[in-house]
Amino acid sequence: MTTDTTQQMFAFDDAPLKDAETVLSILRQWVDLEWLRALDLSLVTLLHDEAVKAGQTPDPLLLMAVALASHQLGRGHVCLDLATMNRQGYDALLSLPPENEEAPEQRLLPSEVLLGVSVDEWDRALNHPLLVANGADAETQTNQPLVRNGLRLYLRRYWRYEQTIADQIAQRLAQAAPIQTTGSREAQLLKEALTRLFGAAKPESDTDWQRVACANAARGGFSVITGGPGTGKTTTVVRLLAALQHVAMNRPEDKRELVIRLAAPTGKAAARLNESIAGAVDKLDLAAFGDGERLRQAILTEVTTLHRLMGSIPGSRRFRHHRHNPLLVDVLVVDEASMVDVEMMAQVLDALPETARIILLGDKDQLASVDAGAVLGDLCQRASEGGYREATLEWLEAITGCRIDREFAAQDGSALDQSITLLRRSYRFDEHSGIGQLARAVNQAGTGETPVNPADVSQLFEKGYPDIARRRLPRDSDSVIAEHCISGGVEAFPAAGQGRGNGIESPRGYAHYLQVMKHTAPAPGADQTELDQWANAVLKAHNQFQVLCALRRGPLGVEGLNTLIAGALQSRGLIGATEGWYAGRPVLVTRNDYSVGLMNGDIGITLSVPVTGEAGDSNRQVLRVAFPANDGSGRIKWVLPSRLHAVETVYAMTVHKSQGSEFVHTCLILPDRRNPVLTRELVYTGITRARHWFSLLLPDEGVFQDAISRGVTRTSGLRAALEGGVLT
Ligand SMILES: Nc1ncnc2c1ncn2[C@@H]1O[C@H](COP(=O)(O)OP(=O)(O)OP(=O)(O)O)[C@@H](O)[C@H]1O
Repeated sequence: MTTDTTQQMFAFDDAPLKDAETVLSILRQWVDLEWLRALDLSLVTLLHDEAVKAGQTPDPLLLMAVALASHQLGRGHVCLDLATMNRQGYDALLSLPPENEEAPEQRLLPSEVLLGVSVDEWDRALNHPLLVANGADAETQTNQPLVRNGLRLYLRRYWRYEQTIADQIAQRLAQAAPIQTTGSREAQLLKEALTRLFGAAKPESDTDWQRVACANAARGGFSVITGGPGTGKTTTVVRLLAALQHVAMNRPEDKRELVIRLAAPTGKAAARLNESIAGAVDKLDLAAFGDGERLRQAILTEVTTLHRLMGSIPGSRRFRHHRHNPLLVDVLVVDEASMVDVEMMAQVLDALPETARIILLGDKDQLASVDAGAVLGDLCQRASEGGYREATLEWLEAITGCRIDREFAAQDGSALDQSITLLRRSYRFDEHSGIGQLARAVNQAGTGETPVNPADVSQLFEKGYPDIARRRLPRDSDSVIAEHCISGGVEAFPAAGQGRGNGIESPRGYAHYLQVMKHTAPAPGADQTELDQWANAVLKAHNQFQVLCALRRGPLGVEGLNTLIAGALQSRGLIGATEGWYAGRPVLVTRNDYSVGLMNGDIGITLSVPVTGEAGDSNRQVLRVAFPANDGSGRIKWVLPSRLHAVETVYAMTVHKSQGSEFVHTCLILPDRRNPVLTRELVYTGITRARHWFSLLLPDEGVFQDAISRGVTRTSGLRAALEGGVLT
């Protein structure tokens, strides 16, 4: 938007909030500036017209609040928190003007429009019995489209989701299970299971948080196990399931095996968990249990996606399972819970039988869900401190035999705090791992009790860690980016990327999978098994490297990078085309498509496969897109390109889209300018997608340091709803 255009726009007089017409005209300008969505304005207009028709003209300030609540919802905030905005300033919290835009010269900023509006005025404006229900009465007054809770304004649907989550969690936390009494048979069985799984307790050693997490999650109907990459969430959950089955199968009454279900928000995450669960169950030493093999079978569970578990109904937001048709499960484990938005979380909790147990697994420091809410982050706000009451600590110590430092104690710890365990040690990334050090430092940059200076985080790249590399991009960076993405930038790593040893190959780029595709292609006449093996090899090779970026637009966003990388691959003869469908094109599914059985986030590779025509012409080739079946079987789902309606080329993908995935070498490319999208969580999520190698390409070091200095806070009332309820 140029200043010229802006100057032609309306400038309000000294009373921008004097009447509905003035507010609506300001909102229209914000839509023209693309500050608000047309949808936000439509909602305001609709509610205004309804209220006027009923003879209850709303306060113009209420119209403004509705527009802002809808705008914030579009940005992932469950509600609009007017008290905080009034205190901290409107523009920054609304992120207006967006991204890099300059503010127009006219007085159009929310801070200017809302100048001088007091908290009391907001409070009065929200009093509109036709449009706004009061939180406390909203259960019984169901006609209003909006709900207020103090100065938090919700669109009713989102208030309902949050309320459902809070109610369901509160109800589960309030259940008093026999296991909570240390002398009970259940508690003794749990203690016995932990000893068999973890060995004899060593109270003199450091706390074994995995053991504590197992006990804590077995203690009640709701629990969270959170931790960074490689802290043993999967390992712990497998042991937890074994312990729960052992207790269930040996209870005095009702010796029944538990029905266990495991689910993740995306197909990719489910596939990854499937693999790691199968590995962890295999590794599990159950010799100390008399019925070890039966126990192993009882915990071997296939991981599914949440959508599949819940029974999605095509064309509807609803699921087959809900309160009146609950899931048939005793224990539900939800992995990658940070990706689950309020809507899905509410529906899952609502569909859970009252007596069933739910365990959320995830990394609280990762980016929040793409859609509204930050449920895991909200729940885990006190996870680092612990916040355990003395009674909890005593129970945990009695059951696990571990000693827990009283620095994690808090007499005012809420019931929620008691149900959360943070795994504090990474077994994948030790002190010699640059990825581990970098992820930890980014997490602590400019925040917490002992903040790390962002400049010191940058310094980690100079310390010779073999697995991390940084490349500063020159002004004309195309050839540098292209070379890095094709070859993997081996020379940018200390010891030229040979440093990791342990059988792990050097960092790869995109040339690798394209070479595998070419050199291992089956001969004409190959059978289905050979084709599947080939596709698996190509997909595995493709998983060796992935470029991530922060933005969609611009030369260093998804669009620019996809064009750049495709062009470079073509000019080196690695792919034959850059447009349309061609062999080697990697694609990302952007919407669940049940007709072909693909989920948002699935990645496939286009392959040219030989077909034998009716005339026996065995040289004919057709393009098919190979997707992993993601069911642990190693099968390939071959899809005709023409059947794929929501896919995009994925040489580069946003960090947001990469959640739930992992790549051997992850390359994060940052843009050349600061941007509100660039946050600590985004950089952390990007780094932690890397399994063995991480490279950072950036034109400006300042952009990196600025990003890690800034955290995201999503507005929600979940914590308040939980702590204001029965949970103190
Ligand atoms: N207590 C432990 N002692 C030794 N090794 C462990 C322990 N716990 C986990 N590991 C190993 O650390 C690695 C990571 O464990 P795991 O996959 O359970 O972690 P995670 O938190 O689920 O990882 P992710 O980041 O993939 O979610 C595995 O190789 C596992 O075998």
